[in-house]
Amino acid sequence: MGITGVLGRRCDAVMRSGRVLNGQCKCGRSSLWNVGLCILRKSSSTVTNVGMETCVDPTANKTDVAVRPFHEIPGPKGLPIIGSLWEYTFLGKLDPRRFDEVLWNRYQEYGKIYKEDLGPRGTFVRIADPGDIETVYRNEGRYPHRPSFPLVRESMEAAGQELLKHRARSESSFNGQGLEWYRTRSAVNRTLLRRSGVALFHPTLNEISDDFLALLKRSLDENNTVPDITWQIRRYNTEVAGTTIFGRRPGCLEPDFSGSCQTSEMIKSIDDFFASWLKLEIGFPLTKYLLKDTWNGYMNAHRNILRIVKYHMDLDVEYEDSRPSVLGYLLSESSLSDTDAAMSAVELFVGGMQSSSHADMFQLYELARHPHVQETIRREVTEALPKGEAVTSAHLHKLPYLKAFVKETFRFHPVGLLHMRILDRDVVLSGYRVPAHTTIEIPMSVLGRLEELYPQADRFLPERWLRRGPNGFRSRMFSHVTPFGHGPRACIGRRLAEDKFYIQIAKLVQNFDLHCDEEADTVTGCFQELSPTPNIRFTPR
Ligand code: HEM
Repeated sequence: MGITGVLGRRCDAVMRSGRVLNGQCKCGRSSLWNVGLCILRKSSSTVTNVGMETCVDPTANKTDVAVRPFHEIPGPKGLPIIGSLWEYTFLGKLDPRRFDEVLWNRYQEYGKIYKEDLGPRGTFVRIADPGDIETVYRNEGRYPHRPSFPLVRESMEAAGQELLKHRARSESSFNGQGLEWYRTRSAVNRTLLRRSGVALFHPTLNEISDDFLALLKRSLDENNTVPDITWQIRRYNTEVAGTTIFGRRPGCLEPDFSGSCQTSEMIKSIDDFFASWLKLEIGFPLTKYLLKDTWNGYMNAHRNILRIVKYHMDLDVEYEDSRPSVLGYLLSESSLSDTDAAMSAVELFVGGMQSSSHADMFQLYELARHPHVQETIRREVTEALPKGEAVTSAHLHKLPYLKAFVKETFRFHPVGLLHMRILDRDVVLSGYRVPAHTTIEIPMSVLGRLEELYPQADRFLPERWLRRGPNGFRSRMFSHVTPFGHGPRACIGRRLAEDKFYIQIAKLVQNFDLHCDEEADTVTGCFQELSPTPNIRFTPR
């Protein structure tokens, strides 16, 4: 199904949520098609407003369409107290390490809306209907609420108190809520979400990308594969995160890198953080007390990362003269205290490194598996920029196919499986009333596989994202593949991460032919990961 289908589905949602009265759009157009157009073009503010009003006041639905109660939403029948949590243990059939498959099977069984009671972890409503997703985002308000992680908060605050001798505020970008979240977030936005702000980091990204290519060349074995490629990619992303945030090269890509004290500590601390995070935050609420060592490891990881941030803050005398640094900008923001700036730097450092590493690995794999796609990117890059030249914003405008490749890779391999929101108002989703404060989850991996949204969904076709692509694909006016989330709470590092991908892939295809015959699968950790790591051949060009 193309755009028409999407429109039709949006209109269904409109009907269900009471935006349409007696089959007629309130703006006066009569058919569903036109109602869809009204919304898409935003030509009728009435339609949008009516939709919002209806969602805010669910009683409005009663007169028009029967709204079914929450308890009628289908879903797995769980046991008392623990819900369906047991199914994920050795007693059940579900494999939490293949959570993408669990989500797909649940979708097949229960459809586009279902609820899952996970006992002490709460009840989750999962939706895969584009109209419902739009309803959720339209109702997220000015300060969207994503569930926070209480143990991240606790350990950050404790580490902050210890190292900064100051009560560390917990309402950071990642974990905070409400007005306090907004205050920090808007300060970081000024640095990281402006195109011009991110363009300042392009020279740094070019420099590190060149060093990464040199590292790959040095590491090639006799088969042109890179032993332990995932480790090399982690070094690379730590270098990117460290340099963009602190404004100084940590040295992770140095030829004689053997894990010099601070740089290896950076990588290790982030690995420890994620390994213990999964056990602590995903487990039962009391896991912290049961897994004392894990909790101590978690605290240590936070302490180490904050210590590194503090070390750079103490060196800050010459920030103006050095390369741009996010920490430098944050420290100069009058709306943030030094503690706020330090805490934000910690979460930017942690947030960016792992997600980008997994995304890099998926991109290398898909490039290597699709020589034709790789060749098309190479042709585009060759036309846009001479080999050896630094990639600038002007070049990036000329690389639509490369960008389409990145998007298609995210459709196939969403690094973050679920996007979450908690709304402060009742909404009607797929005809069911979902009360305020319910955790609503949007499974990215399911959306990307829907044939009605992405024809030939099982084929890797970057051209589907081009405005006028071949093979009969049409421009997509609204994408459901949003790897970085959506709205004011979407990923703060999105522009930086995307530009990093574009620059590194452009340079990579100029310097290597990639090839891979092996099939790799994915596993679910904190993020989706490629596993086992496939052998990719990098033949120098
Ligand atoms: C492949 C790379 C990345 C992916 C796929 C990714 C994905 C995401 C997603 C899905 C969210 C939640 C958005 C939402 O709830 O709507 C998020 C939030 C966030 N990301 Fe990223 N991210 C990536 C890279 C980065 C980088 C490089 C940084 C830091 C420079 C970063 C920092 C953050 C922060 C701080 C948040 C919390 C924002 C908030 O709640 O206000 N991410 N990211």
